[in-house]
Amino acid sequence: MPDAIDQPEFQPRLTTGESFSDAEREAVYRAIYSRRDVRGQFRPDAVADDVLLRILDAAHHAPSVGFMQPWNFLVVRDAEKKRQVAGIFARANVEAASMFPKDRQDAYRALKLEGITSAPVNVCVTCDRTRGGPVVLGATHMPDMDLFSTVCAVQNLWLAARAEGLGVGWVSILKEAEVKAVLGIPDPVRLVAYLCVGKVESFFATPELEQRGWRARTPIADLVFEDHWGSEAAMTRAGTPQE
Ligand SMILES: Cc1cc2c(cc1C)N(C[C@H](O)[C@H](O)[C@H](O)COP(=O)(O)O)c1[nH]c(=O)[nH]c(=O)c1N2
Repeated sequence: MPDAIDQPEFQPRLTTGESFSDAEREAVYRAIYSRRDVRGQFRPDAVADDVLLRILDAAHHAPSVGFMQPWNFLVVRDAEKKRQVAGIFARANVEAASMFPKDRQDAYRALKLEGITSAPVNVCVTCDRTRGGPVVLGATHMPDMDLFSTVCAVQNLWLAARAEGLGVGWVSILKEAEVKAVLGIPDPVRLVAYLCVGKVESFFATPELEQRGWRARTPIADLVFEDHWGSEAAMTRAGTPQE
């Protein structure tokens, strides 16, 4: 019997480590920097099935702990289902507004925070916490890794959608149990992301929340430490690309 660890017969399939061309590298960064959360600017036109499948397959190629692939993608086009989810948002949003300090509540209420019914398609991204069996490689001591893996899938979807010219808005002002009931999602599957997807005329150049004065982007130099929490990292002084 061959040693299971050494696997002498194992012949890996490899690709070259060839660099991206300048244009390819720029395209990757362009998708990252120009991706936006889209709430109210959706066009009603349908999203073609082949395009939708491309962005879902990009999501499915995200990394996952122990290669668990814990995600499902529930595509919601039914107007009545979307209306029900929009109702769940509306109720949660009233509660959310009241949680902010009094001087921010009016500013909060003025924000548009979802495009559930205006987007032609919604995608609910879920995490099946049982999919890898009782013990999952890489999640033995950090059990939330399946949820974090699913978020990686969401980000792949978001970036691929931007490259396809599609806007995506993540709506999380929702009671999970209520959305699960509307969509028939069983326990112990978790709702990770409720996404509104559709074509848009334009994207905000910088985050909408920043443009509306809610919160600004933190300078990268405040976020990168070197060797010790709170230290200053010399590399951040050189500056970074701007949106
Ligand atoms: C986990 C999670 C959850 C939410 C969001 C994002 C993420 C990552 N965002 C979008 C968020 O406001 C947005 O990403 C930031 O404001 C930065 O803007 P850009 O994404 O760069 O446009 C978001 N936006 C919104 O209008 N309603 C929402 O419920 C949520 N929920």
